[in-house]
Amino acid sequence: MPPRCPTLQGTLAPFLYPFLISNATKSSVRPIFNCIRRYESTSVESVQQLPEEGSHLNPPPTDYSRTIFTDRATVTLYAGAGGHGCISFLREKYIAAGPANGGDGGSGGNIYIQAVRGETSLHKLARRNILKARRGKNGQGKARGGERGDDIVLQVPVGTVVREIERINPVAIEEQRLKLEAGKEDGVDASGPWKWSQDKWLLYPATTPEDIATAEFPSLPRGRKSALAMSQVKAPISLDLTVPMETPLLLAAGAIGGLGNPHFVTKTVPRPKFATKGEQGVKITLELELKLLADVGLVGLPNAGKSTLLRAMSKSRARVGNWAFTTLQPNIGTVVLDNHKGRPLSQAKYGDGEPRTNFTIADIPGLVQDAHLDRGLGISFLRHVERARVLAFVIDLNAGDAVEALKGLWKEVGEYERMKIEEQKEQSDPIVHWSPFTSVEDALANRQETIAVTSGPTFETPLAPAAPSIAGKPWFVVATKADLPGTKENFEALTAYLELVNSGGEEHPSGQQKPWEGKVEGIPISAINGHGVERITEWTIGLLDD
Ligand SMILES: Nc1nc2c(ncn2[C@@H]2O[C@H](COP(=O)(O)OP(=O)(O)OP(=O)(O)O)[C@@H](O)[C@H]2O)c(=O)[nH]1
Ligand SMILES: [Mg+2]
Repeated sequence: MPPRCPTLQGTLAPFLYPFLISNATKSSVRPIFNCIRRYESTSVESVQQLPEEGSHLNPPPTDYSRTIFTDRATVTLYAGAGGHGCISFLREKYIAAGPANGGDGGSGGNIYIQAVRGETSLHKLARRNILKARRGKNGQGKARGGERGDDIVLQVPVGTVVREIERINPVAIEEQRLKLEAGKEDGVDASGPWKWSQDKWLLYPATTPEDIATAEFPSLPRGRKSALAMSQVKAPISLDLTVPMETPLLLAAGAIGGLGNPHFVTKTVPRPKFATKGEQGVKITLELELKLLADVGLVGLPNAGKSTLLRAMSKSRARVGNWAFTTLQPNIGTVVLDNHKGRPLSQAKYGDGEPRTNFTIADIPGLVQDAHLDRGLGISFLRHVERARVLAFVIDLNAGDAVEALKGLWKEVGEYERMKIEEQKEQSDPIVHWSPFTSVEDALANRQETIAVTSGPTFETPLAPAAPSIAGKPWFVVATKADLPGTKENFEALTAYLELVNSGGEEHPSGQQKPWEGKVEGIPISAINGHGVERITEWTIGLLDD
């Protein structure tokens, strides 16, 4: 079997590029700097050992725990049905036939949704598929109302987009039916008499069929909605949950419970022997899509070493293998910011002002040339990049020209964005600029009346405040496999190119007009040895802080 990693003939020399020492003025460079000093004290002949196969950073292909990750789910939700009303009469000593005292049924459980920080995948929801809130309990004698049904809270990861596919609301359907049957706008036909309907009325156990046939029922109370229904999300549901939510949001209120028999007491019927059944709950089918909101997105060609980097930075057990497309599903790793002294390493804060204790990295499957045309694993994973706050371009220094690789990656990302903007343009309404003649002179001047149709952002001016373009995101380059011999020149060429991009001597690799204007850094690392990765952490925090 060929070795999984080429054996190292040289030393750490290519990784420890001398010019880093001169650049190492900032304290943040310390980890590599220490490493350099350690190296300088060893002999040039000393052979640097790669971690043995089986370690955390160089694991055998079988050593991985598959992250159960699902970024799409379709769920059917049933709001709880209402409990039935109760038919009951007061019974006391000396009161032979007491008044009606049946309680109302409890209302059904509600369905809420809440975006929380702890969740990273939709697999739990995708697996359950159908979720039902509990039914309200039936009312009881002595005018005791039924208990409310238990609610359901869908906890979804931050970054979930929710769309409604179907909704069946039995109360609305019933209202519609009544309207049609009555042939009247308000659905109430005063002419009566009303007959028994099995779906609506509960009868006293001793009622005989003859009683039913001859009895007259009061007109049915019109479909009642719970008061909570006023505060539920308007139909059709369309939500983009981009921030963690403190309180859950009501998607569907449970149906209201039936009425107990005291509601039907009249002069003529003092002891009604009927109560109503609870309403049926709403059924909603939702499509959930997770657009990962990782802080850092790793973008790289297949086999560049993204998963190894994720392992080096976090406790992730993403699959690593010396072949393309080892990673088939995005992996999320969490980098805990702690200097092991119980104090956070950075003063960084989340958007809501809470101190930042960690950041997340998304390792997505490798991009190949023409990925935007759905080659390789296609564009489905690029949407995760679109939402990451910072992009880290992972370039394999041992796989040909690093500058070309970087440009190639930007091209794919740029093409993806171009396609997305085109799509948005088609969906958004066009804006028409019409400049009619305003005066006779204007018309005589032989000017043309113009109608210009423009729509939304364009690729050249994509910066809509709500959705910054991919090129507008902070980014940096991680030059990995720097431990391999002969990678030094490649890294030098890459830094020279980045210098030019920073100084404006070279066009931004995205080709866009308004790219991110910060300083683009190239960080050499050897992920397999865990060298230089602290620098990535520090650099990332700096970018996230901005
Ligand atoms: N010498 C050396 N080898 C590395 C380094 N980082 C990763 N590798 C090796 O490169 C190979 C590919 O690593 P992966 O982490 O699976 O690469 P990937 O980018 O996740 O690949 P895909 O998931 O297929 O896109 C593995 O054999 C790693 O052991 C490094 O810093 N130095
Ligand atoms: Mg991988």
